[in-house]
Amino acid sequence: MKTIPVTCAIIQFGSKVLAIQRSETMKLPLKWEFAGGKIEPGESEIECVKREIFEELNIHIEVKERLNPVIHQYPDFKIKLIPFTADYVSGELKLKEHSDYVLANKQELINLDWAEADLPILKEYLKA
Ligand SMILES: Nc1nc2c([nH]c(=O)n2[C@@H]2O[C@H](COP(=O)(O)OP(=O)(O)OP(=O)(O)O)[C@@H](O)[C@H]2O)c(=O)[nH]1
Repeated sequence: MKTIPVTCAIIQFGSKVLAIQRSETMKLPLKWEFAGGKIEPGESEIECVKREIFEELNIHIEVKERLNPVIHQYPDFKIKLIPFTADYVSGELKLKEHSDYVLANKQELINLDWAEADLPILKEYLKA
């Protein structure tokens, strides 16, 4: 099965982190994730993550650090999820596709119902 490359951003708003919830009609309905999406042909990872964040959230970010990618097999597709830490820079946050968001501290992040591929990423981020 083809592995789909996907970037995502752990966006820091001061001491809080943005998590977003997938809508009922998306794949992995109502799961929480970090904003991001599929890499388009010819696009770099960083170009992708910045573009997706603007498209999904209407905000600009500064990308900081690349964390370890996670390869995860869901029942019907397989992704390589490439995470970056980032800082919020500008823009009014507006959800374009997702159903909800939280700006959460570490304990609140742990308690969300995450997409499975995000769990190792969350663990690595919280260890730092
Ligand atoms: N953006 C993002 N996608 C994630 C994360 N974790 C995770 O498993 N995914 C999965 O990676 C896939 C690609 O993301 P996407 O945001 O471009 O997907 P999409 O909803 O447009 O997909 P679709 O329109 O093909 O259903 C989705 O199926 C999504 O479920 C994450 O933290 N961020």
